[in-house]
Amino acid sequence: MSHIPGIAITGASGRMGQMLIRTVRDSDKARLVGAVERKGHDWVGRDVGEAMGGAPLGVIVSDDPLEAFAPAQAIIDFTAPGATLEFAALAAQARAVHVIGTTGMSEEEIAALEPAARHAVIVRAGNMSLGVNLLTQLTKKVAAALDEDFDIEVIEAHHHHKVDAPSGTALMLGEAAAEGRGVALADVSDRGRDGITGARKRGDIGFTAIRGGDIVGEHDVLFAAAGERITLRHVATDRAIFARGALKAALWGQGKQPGQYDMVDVLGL
Ligand SMILES: NC(=O)C1=CN([C@@H]2O[C@H](COP(=O)(O)OP(=O)(O)OC[C@H]3O[C@@H](n4cnc5c(N)ncnc54)[C@H](O)[C@@H]3O)[C@@H](O)[C@H]2O)C=CC1
Ligand SMILES: O=C(O)C1=N[C@H](C(=O)O)C[C@H](O)C1
Repeated sequence: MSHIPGIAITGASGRMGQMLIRTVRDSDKARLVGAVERKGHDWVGRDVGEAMGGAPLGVIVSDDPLEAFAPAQAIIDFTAPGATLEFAALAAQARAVHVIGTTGMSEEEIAALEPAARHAVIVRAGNMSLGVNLLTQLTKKVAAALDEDFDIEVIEAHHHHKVDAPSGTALMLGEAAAEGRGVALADVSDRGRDGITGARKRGDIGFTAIRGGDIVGEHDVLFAAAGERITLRHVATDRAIFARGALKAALWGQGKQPGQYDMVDVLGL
């Protein structure tokens, strides 16, 4: 058996799935050993490289995750919350590292990952890029340095296919700002303003979501006070940054103790 970790990719035909397959294909540190799509998808049964319109990669797209995970040391999963919960149990069964990029998971769904994390490594982050994870640290610092005279607003923009809001990244940034302020985000979060909302509540952290065209992902953390404003900004122009981070997490997780980790752990920030 090769000592190079085998990786299975779920949601193989998706925007991130295809980017991940290209990233693993081009890496000399990992091997593509599995590709999963949902039952009934027209890629199932085809070579994943050919389905992507390129050369064959010797990996057939499967709708049986257990079969696809069997030869893998890591599963990289950017799909949907229900699918991710199912994959967590199967990845734990295979003792494979489960890298979760899926966003839009509820508190209950996140809590339901815990049994799997007793048996295997899970690395989960709403954004796998180096830049955004660095931005969370900066956000925490700035929020800790400023008092509530500065209103904090998180503004995010994404492509028109995105199904969840606020984005996973916006929530990470909101959590970082709340942590910097020493408050719980759940107590101060202000989402979905519409109509006669009343004046802004001091200390709240607000969220705004823009959806349009092919925007890959843009996030601003605005600190607005009387007479001055600070904006921390990250702009993603290429999904490769997320795929590179996810592959890094899959390799980092090899040999680690079972448990839940995030990209701050992986990147050592
Ligand atoms: N953490 C991060 O850095 C990033 C996270 N994301 C998140 O990744 C997720 C996917 O994003 P996209 O690739 O843009 O979406 P997409 O809609 O293009 O792809 C999702 C894929 O998952 C597949 N899928 C759904 N249920 C499945 C199941 N039960 N079994 C197998 N495959 C299944 C779909 O058929 C589809 O191919 C979203 O939650 C998004 O927010 C996206 C980019 C970066
Ligand atoms: O759905 C996307 O595309 C993205 N989702 C993640 C999020 O919800 O923050 C990360 C990135 O912004 C792209």
